[in-house]
Amino acid sequence: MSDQPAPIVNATAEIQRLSTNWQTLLDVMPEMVFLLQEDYRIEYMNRSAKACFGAPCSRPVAESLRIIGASCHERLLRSPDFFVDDKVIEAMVDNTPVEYSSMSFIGYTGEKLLMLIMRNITQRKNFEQELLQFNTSIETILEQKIGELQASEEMRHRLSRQVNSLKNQLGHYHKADKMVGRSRKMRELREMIHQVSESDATILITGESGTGKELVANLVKATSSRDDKPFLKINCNAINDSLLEADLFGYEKGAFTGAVQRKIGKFEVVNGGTIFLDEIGDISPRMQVALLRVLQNGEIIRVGGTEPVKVDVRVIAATNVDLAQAVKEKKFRLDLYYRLNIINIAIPSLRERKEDIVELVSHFVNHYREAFKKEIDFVPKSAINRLLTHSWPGNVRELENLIQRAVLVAKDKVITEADLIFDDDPTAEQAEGAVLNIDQKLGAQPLKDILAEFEALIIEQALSKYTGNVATVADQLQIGKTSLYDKMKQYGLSAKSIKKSRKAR
Ligand SMILES: Nc1ncnc2c1ncn2[C@@H]1O[C@H](COP(=O)(O)OP(=O)(O)OP(=O)(O)O)[C@@H](O)[C@H]1O
Repeated sequence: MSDQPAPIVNATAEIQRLSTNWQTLLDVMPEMVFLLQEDYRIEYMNRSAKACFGAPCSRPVAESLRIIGASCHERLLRSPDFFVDDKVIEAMVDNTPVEYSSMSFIGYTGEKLLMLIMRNITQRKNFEQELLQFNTSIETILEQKIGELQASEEMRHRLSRQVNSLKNQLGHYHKADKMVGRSRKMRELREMIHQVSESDATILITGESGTGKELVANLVKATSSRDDKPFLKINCNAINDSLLEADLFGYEKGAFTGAVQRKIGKFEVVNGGTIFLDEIGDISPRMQVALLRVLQNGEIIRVGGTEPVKVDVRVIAATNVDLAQAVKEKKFRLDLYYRLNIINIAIPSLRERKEDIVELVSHFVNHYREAFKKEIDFVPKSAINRLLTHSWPGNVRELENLIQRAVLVAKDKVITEADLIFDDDPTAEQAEGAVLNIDQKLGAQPLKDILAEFEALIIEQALSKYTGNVATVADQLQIGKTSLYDKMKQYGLSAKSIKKSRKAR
């Protein structure tokens, strides 16, 4: 055995073998490989490079590679040793986007070459471009959608402003709102009602007689959280004092003659709901004390009893009396006045809101032409002007009565000035008599309508004669109370209104 290394039998064959292996290796690589000479001319391209750029390369490709080579050379010069640039750089070779890295390479003859390992990134670039376009179009779509949303938001704001301004113009309307009138004062009144109705606070409604205090009380209750709870209306003026006390607070057995058993009063009946005390200015000092107890402590004592009973009742009171003045005159307790007057809704008189007259007239004409089956369809300007100049001391009630009479006495489809008989007019009493003029009615109206007019007149006069006492009127006319109420409803007659308008004359 020899210690000598094995002689290289065939050096040329070995170089050939290595070279072939090396070239094969380069040719199977998916990357493009270029060897550039010192003047950047292409010395070698592997199979991938040829497939991409062709061999020999076109002039523009060769030029691009020369530029790339020159830029790598800069870095090669800076590093005299073997140089591998692991940076991946993007460039364009002719029109093909590529990325490449570079390294120095020693050729067969010891010359310094530059190797470029390059990848065609056309597909990636296209994909990036598509992605960019997609993003841009998504952005455009989003911007468009955001624009549309902003526009619809602005539109919503504009509409809501319009709705608010219309609401302000019309006032707050509620289905339970039976008040006619859209004057500024009525709009403010409605706004006030809506503001205060939600709370449980006691409310004092003030206003001249006939201004619609009961309608306001109804609306307060309808717009409150107690709308679905019991609601009772008591006219404090209509019942005598001891009856009122027993009616409101109930009584114990033996409290007075006839009190054979305990009876609970309206405050207990209505527990959880609302009570409307109309004409509160007229209650006696004794009732004032009892009422103060309810408002202060939320409790009542039954007549003849000693035990207080808790009640949860919202009180709405109304008066056309100047309570502050009544307090000064010592007719009304100051402490009760304060308790009642926590929230005051003051209804303006009709002469303060004459803008409402036309609408009220049309409302009442419609109502009474239905009730009296008359075909009134016109109120001339002269008649309206006459109504506008009146001072309406009896407010809407007076206007309603006047229109009721006018509809009743009108001979034609038109209400003339002659048909307008004011309460303070001495002919008012005779006005109804005009309806009896049968000659004018013959041929103009069917019998049943003439009879209805007479019937309405008779009932109205009877109610007036017996100051609105329905039981007495029913008795006198020898009809049942229910039937009388039905007819009063049919003809739009209210015992309260008649009583008041008679008082006012
Ligand atoms: N704004 C209105 N719209 C329609 N009708 C009204 C209006 N105001 C009042 N009325 C009518 O006028 C009449 C009197 O109304 P109401 O009884 O509510 O007045 P009031 O202020 O309570 O009077 P009083 O103080 O004399 O009791 C009723 O028939 C009522 O329907």
